Amino acid sequence: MFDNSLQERIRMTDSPFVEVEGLHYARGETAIFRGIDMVIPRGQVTAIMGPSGTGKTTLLKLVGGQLAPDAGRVRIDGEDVHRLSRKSLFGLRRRMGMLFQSGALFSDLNVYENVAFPLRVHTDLPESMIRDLVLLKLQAVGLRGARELSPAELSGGMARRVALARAIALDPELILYDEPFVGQDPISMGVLVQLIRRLNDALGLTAVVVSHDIKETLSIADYVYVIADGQVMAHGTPESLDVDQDARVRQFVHGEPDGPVPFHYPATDFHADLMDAGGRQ
Ligand SMILES: Nc1ncnc2c1ncn2[C@@H]1O[C@H](COP(=O)(O)OP(=O)(O)OP(=O)(O)O)[C@@H](O)[C@H]1O
Repeated sequence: MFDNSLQERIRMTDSPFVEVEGLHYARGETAIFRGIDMVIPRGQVTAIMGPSGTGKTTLLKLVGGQLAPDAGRVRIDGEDVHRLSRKSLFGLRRRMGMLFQSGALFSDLNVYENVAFPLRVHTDLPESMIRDLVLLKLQAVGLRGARELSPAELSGGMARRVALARAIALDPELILYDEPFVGQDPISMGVLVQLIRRLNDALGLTAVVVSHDIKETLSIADYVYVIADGQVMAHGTPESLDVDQDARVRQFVHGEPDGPVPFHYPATDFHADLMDAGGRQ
């Protein structure tokens, strides 16, 4: 069941677009989530933050239906994602844009064709309209002039912007951004931050942003969830998290190196490990 503050949030939000309830998920013996509850309101930007390796990308994949939970539910616009038929899931995905860290571009298609791809797969639009839509999206990410380039000719940051143009090609209702700012120089970073906010304000898009770029993310988020140790550690508006006195929240939101959140992935004693050569890794 949702905790009290989440109940409050549901009341505040007329119609949540995504609801995550009692989500449990393990990879082998490792529990990634031990009961996650979240409400993503329609038309808002919700940020998901937390230490590296805590499961943020995994959570987006559970929301997008690429992974199935061990227990709990994800509902999008009222539909239980993991109980849908393949056909219905495909239909739901058409309404979602996803920008994943590993979301590589198709290497044998140029920039233009990469962005046109979802339009060709999911619609019967005439070529002239496809062209207009592709150029519009490329213009939005500042890469209209790069449309003839192949992915191999792009920098990492440019490739992410093309991937973003592709993710918004179908004007999705929900967009999941996994580290959208990685590899961006300060100018394109600023443009992307504004673009994410503008897509949301102008088109009423519901956005979920996973990012380690705390300042940029907090500047556009309406609401923030901080996850750690398989659970929601804190949630609130950027302003409320900024003044949160919890040591773990402070460490994370203010980027402090020392604090209760460990930097290291769990490991045996370092000294013992160094002494124990024995031909092992
Ligand atoms: N395909 C996989 N097989 C097995 N374990 C995986 C796989 N993908 C991720 N994991 C594990 O699941 C955990 C969560 O990974 P995930 O990528 O969701 O974290 P994250 O919070 O997005 O990390 P980061 O902030 O560093 O991108 C990690 O411990 C990782 O080692």
